[in-house]
Amino acid sequence: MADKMVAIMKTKPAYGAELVEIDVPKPKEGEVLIKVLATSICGTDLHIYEWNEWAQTRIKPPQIMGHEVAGEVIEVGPGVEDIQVGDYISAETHIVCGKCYQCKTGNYHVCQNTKIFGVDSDGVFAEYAIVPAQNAWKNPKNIPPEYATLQEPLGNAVDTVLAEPVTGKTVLITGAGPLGLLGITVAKAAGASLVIVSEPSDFRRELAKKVGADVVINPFEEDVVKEVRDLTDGNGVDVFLEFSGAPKALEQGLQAVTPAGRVSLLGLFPRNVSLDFNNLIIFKSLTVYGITGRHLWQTWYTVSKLLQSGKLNLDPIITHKYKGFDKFEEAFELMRAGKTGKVVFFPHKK
Ligand SMILES: NC(=O)C1=CN([C@@H]2O[C@H](COP(=O)(O)OP(=O)(O)OC[C@H]3O[C@@H](n4cnc5c(N)ncnc54)[C@H](O)[C@@H]3O)[C@@H](O)[C@H]2O)C=CC1
Ligand SMILES: CC(=O)[C@H](N)C(=O)O
Ligand SMILES: [Zn+2]
Ligand SMILES: [Zn+2]
Repeated sequence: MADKMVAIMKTKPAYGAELVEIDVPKPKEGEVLIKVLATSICGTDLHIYEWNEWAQTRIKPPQIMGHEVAGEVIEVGPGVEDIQVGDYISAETHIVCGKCYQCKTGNYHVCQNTKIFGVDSDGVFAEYAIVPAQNAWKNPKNIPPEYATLQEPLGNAVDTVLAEPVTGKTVLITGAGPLGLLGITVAKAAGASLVIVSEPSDFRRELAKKVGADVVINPFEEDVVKEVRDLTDGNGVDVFLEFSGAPKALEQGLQAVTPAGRVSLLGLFPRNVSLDFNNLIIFKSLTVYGITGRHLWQTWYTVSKLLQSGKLNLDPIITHKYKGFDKFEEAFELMRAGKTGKVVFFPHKK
């Protein structure tokens, strides 16, 4: 094995990142070293790249970026028992304490002491990477790395879509960014009867159709609420899934969902949102779920089984694949411009 590796590193507290050559790390107590087979860009990586306000308060350069991954274990550190060399793994991003009230009551996804892998520690945009063994998820060997790396965001989408069953239900998805696109394929695989997608970008509405959306709407040119009512016998959709983080989309979705319907909110809003709670939620008797991260480990089982079922349509979502990291700046700029679905790197060129 090589002793040097290439990594995308946030070297300075400023816009961008650098490709660096550094030593391959050694796994410490409770850690494993993987050969990274595939890694994908998350919106959070983009925020770190852009050095937005959140990143400025949270990230401590120099740090290797990235947290979505599929890789092969090549070394295990002391004290690691259930992961072996040769295992093919992905990683849960939330490093939980196992001791707080939420962990003790099975709600690891909202652990009070959560640290985020690749945000609060070195990540996986590298040829080799350290993963905390407690966060490793063993993959069946028949899932290709480019799909296995998507399991973490797929987990966000699964928790959003499947907070309650969608079989036979009409669904509105607002926002067809990478996560909304994953939401579309999960909703279709789970048997939603009609998936309507509201998304202003022409490129992403096209992607949404390729992934399986039944109807796409441009919210900047069409009346979302009227379109949804027309498509649902005037009733509104059974389920509203918010994947955009746009306050206007939230309001339109709450108007478009039928009374006693279900709402899942994943998108993060840039500012406080003001709403007519009485008429949009309370008198409509809506059930509203806030979604964060993934349930440990129930969501991973669901995601893995969905992948193995072959029912997810992921190929149109993976719009960009790069061998090596040489063109990482192009990848980030395309993503910033909204001209991608998921971007996947295969760090080893051979
Ligand atoms: N709750 C959680 O645990 C997590 C939340 N997120 C959040 O989920 C959201 C989706 O993530 P990505 O897909 O990566 O983000 P993205 O920013 O790539 O996608 C958002 C999409 O919403 C579209 N949009 C903008 N205004 C709209 C409107 N008025 N109506 C409908 N669509 C509109 C945009 O054109 C874009 O395609 C983001 O807000 C992100 O911060 C991401 C990861 C985890
Ligand atoms: C912080 C992240 O980017 C992550 N995808 C999450 O689900 O929390
Ligand atoms: Zn992420
Ligand atoms: Zn905890």
